[in-house]
Amino acid sequence: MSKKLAIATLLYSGSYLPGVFTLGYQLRKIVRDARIELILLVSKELYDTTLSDSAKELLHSLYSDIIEVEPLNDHDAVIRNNAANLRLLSRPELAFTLVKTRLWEQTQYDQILYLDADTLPLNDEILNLFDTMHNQTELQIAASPDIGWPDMFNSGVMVLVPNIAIFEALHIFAISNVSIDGADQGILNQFFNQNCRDTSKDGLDSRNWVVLPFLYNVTTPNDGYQSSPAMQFFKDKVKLIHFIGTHKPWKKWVYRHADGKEYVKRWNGLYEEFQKEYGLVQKFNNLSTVVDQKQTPEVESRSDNSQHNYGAVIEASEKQYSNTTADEEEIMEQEESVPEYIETMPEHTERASERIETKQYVAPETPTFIPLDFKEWLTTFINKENFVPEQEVHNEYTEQQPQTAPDEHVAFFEKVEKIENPIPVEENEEEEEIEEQPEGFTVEETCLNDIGYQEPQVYVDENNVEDLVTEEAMDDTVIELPNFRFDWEDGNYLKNVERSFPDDIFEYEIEEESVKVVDKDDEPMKQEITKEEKEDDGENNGDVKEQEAKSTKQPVASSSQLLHPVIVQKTEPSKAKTYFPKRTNNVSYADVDEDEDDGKDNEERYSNFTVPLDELQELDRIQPSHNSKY
Ligand SMILES: O=c1ccn([C@@H]2O[C@H](COP(=O)(O)OP(=O)(O)O[C@H]3O[C@H](CO)[C@@H](O)[C@H](O)[C@H]3O)[C@@H](O)[C@H]2O)c(=O)[nH]1
Ligand SMILES: [Mn+2]
Repeated sequence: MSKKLAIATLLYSGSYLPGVFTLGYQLRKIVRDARIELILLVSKELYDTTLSDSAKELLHSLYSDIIEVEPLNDHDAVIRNNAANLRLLSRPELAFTLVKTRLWEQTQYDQILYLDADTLPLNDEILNLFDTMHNQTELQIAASPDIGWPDMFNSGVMVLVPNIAIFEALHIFAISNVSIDGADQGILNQFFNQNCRDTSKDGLDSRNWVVLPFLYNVTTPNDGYQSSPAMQFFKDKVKLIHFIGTHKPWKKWVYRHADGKEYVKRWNGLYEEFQKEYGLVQKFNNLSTVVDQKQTPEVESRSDNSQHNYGAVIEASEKQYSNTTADEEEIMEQEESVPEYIETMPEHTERASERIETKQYVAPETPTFIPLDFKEWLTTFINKENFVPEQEVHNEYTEQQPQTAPDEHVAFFEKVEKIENPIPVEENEEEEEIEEQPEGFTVEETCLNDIGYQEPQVYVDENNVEDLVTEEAMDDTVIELPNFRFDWEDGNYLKNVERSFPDDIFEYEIEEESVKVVDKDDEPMKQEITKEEKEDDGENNGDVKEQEAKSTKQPVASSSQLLHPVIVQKTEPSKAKTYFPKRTNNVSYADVDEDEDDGKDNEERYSNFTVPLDELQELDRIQPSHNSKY
């Protein structure tokens, strides 16, 4: 009798939906054996209360078995046990990955290949794993070594044999042990991997880790490894890419790691393709990149699945590509006319002494594709009553906060953190910032954007920030960092912003907000103060000319506009410049009160923001290119 096989993934927060969609979409293409079920473990809470009907519908069309799972019993205790290690890892959102252990409960399947939602199988060779592991027992787990600590396995790709006794043992083990990484990877290694066990105490039993080749779980980013000659050497053999860490490909950010960029682009191509095919994108020109057909693996669709004829859908969508309208062609032409940026920065190699300058590597464009706009997200995937906008400001170099859309799990974790670790986070912040900040650059604060993702880090050359508009900006050595926000949007601004649903979904309303604009000769880049800070600031502002304006009602740019502003920098760090693009022209300051007695009218007061806009219309057409100055 043939085995019941499944490929599974996991979802317990809305922010990983793009990963689950894209993975499901790709699996549909590469898994042609309809006997292999595609299953999704989804947290019951998320499924029942947060996901919209259309999100559920999409998930059902991608996955043949959707299994709602509850958190582990004693899950609060588990989180408390692991709070310290997760804090060390700076990934509080991972506290719930222990629910992965519920894979062992799924005994309706004989064998499961589990894939994290942030993985991208490149071709059907991942299915070899079922052959390689055909004699697997429930006491074994098959996985590739983790790049961070290769004596442990990475738990993002695993082959396992479900078994209730193992599940129960694992459950007890998870409750009574502190995980090495505070989450599932630690616990699973401690349970199965003999490198992590004190065998003098628990004796050698047959629980063991079967080591799979790294090629089945090539993690990125990996400083010093991914860009190495080894990556080039093994390139054709890589079966799966795993986007580990906080920077997932669906977040809009600038990828610093040369090899990873290619796969981030490939992931985005697939995600775009998925959205088009499933009717999530109505207008072609909503997209900021065009699917690169060459980059998309050529695989047949899962046409032998009797329930869903996706082959036809895919064909139809391919036809759609070839019948592009004049408008679409124009957009494509514009995109193609942008010169490809040739990477000239030193590549990372295993040894720093071997670093070489290379001009041969053509860095692919960093995708700036924005999945769906804020409204689409709310109305399409998340029931709006469950959406709580994240209001904290985070900094990659300071505190690491959950990357997920806020949910009650994270809130719970934070509560536990506060009880267990009363040390204020700020104490550690400064130290880390001084240590990690690249020399000569100031770090702008990063914000969570409208759909709850952390914005990319923005570096600004502190020596050359005053000259905001010059012709030099138009040469082709520009980087576009998406999502740069206006100066006045940083910091506590969002605390005073209220979003209203559903009609005014794009409107922000500001109550009693103060905006501080600093004389650009002194320090023009970023200043914004809250009312509280303003009070404290009394004696301290002699060297900075402040102009404060109180506004009562201030409609500003739409949320989709806020996602687009760019920062443009010259290749040489010393020539770094910042610009605001044309589309932000719509920002209106009309309602700002002029009751401040500083003798300046609004135009003068906000000249930093308004002057560059018209002059930089061209920048809207510049495609993102890559550069790395780190
Ligand atoms: O907010 C979240 C976070 C995670 N997940 C799911 O859990 C998986 C693991 O989280 P991920 O962000 O992928 O973790 P990694 O950055 O890959 O970190 C490593 O550490 C994790 C904790 O041990 C392991 O689960 C991973 O497999 C391992 O690669 C994701 O892929 C999702 O399937 C969610 O649904 N929502
Ligand atoms: Mn992962």
